[in-house]
Amino acid sequence: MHNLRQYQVPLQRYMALMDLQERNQRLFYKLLIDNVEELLPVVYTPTVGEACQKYGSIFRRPQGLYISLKEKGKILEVLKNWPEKKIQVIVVTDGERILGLGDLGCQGMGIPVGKLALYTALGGVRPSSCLPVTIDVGTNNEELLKDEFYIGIRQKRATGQEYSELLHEFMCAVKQNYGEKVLIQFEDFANHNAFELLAKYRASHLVFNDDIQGTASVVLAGVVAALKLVGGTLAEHTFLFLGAGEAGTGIAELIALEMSKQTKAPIEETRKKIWLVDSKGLIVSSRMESLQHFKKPWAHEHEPLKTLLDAVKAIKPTVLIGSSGVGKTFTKEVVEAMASFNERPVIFALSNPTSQSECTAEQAYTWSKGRAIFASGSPFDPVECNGKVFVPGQANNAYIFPGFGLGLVISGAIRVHDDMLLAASEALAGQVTEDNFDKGLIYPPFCNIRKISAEIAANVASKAYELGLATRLPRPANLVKYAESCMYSPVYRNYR
Ligand SMILES: NC(=O)C1=CN([C@@H]2O[C@H](COP(=O)(O)OP(=O)(O)OC[C@H]3O[C@@H](n4cnc5c(N)ncnc54)[C@H](OP(=O)(O)O)[C@@H]3O)[C@@H](O)[C@H]2O)C=CC1
Ligand SMILES: CC(=O)C(=O)O
Ligand SMILES: [Mg+2]
Repeated sequence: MHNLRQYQVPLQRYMALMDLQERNQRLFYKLLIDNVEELLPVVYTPTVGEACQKYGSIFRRPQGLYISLKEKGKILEVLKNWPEKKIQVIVVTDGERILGLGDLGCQGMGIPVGKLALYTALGGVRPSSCLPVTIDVGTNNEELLKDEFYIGIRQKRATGQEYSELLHEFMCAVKQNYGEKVLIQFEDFANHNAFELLAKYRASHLVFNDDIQGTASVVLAGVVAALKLVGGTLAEHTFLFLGAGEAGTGIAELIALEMSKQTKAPIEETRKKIWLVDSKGLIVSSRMESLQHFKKPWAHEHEPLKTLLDAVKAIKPTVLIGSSGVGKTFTKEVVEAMASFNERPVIFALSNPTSQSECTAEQAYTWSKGRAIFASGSPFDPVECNGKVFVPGQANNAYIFPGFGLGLVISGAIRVHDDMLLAASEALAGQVTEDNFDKGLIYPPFCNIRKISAEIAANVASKAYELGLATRLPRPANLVKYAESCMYSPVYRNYR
């Protein structure tokens, strides 16, 4: 840590950590586990975003498996080249929507690598069981195509049949090589592929889309925890999203599902408490014809509104959620409007990395005169406002996916069910202590993350057994203890 702290530039710390991961994996994980709050922003958002942007020029060794269009027909063979044979979790991207930074092509590899480092450090999945994969179908990023250090194939993205055939070959090869119980986590695909891939493979593979489902679970947990501070039931609140893509509609759907379970009202009814704004304005029924399929359930009756501010004033949400990938969109006027009709406005600025955050923690607290309950996708330091210190929470799917994946692995689950996402969310919300609430926090601190992940894993595994989707029999009596006992720990074995 002393060595690392000598680097002032975050990207240099990132490179030093990646070198350490290569040189002494056990020490890397020991550092990451023991200093999680300090190192998470380095191996993960925001620094991993910059690392992906510059991946070609900081490249040292391939850290994961690249599968390109040139490997068509040979993907099974390529998988067999990976030195580890017992793989339990794969994180795969095609690099088209890396955080809120857009298409970074093959340089998106930093994301599967970073996510899997968290699978091990935060969730205790063995590093040797984790496989980062980047599918290289080209990039539409002109700058990268011209960049002499770009590491991927230099062509425009393959689409349509060519794309889906490559992905299908990959999905079949994974199942053939590693069996039915390997978890495939889709990460940072553009939404025109993400929803389709999830829908296509969820019935035949153990798949999970972190941006749609993991994000939904973590935000629902934050909202449920926030209710302790603002009062009311979930169904008594009104939600407005800026951004109606993977994250936005994924979260909206899980909130509507939980509301429906709580009130016994049909989900078509509970969806009416939730409104979304996309790049064209409020999603309303008069736009139905031109909407992508995942937006249609959110097209409610209302006059068209162009701006977020107009939508905030008209809908009067109690909870505002940013999932647009565009920074600085929660302006002073927007936050002040939220604070004008809410005693404690709940504001999530989920977009990553920090440059894309809808607003900063400082802005949320100052513009709401210290009344906002705020959480963001990338971390912000505590803020002093009117002599009081406010600690923002980090609403990031990193709270969920490591424990969620561990729960699937230890139960031998063969499919992911929405109720497992609710189970993960419930376990996370249950870990927020009175002490956390006193500080205005709606998420527990990351320093306890391995305990939190064990609780999440146990709740997810329990749901898998209840749904008949678990294959590891008999069911362990104490699932929390069992989860803990399965977690990788970076200690040296004593041979005496
Ligand atoms: N904190 C966390 O754990 C997570 C954070 N995220 C972050 O969320 C962001 C979005 O990700 P994702 O949902 O996958 O992306 P998508 O591309 O699927 O969705 C983006 C949405 O934002 C809308 N949008 C874009 N620009 C504007 C604008 N100027 N005004 C209003 N709406 C706009 C788009 O509108 P249109 O449909 O009209 O194009 C689209 O509906 C990213 O920054 C990502 O990093 C994602 C997952 C997890
Ligand atoms: C956190 C995450 O998954 C994202 O920003 O895409
Ligand atoms: Mg993501």
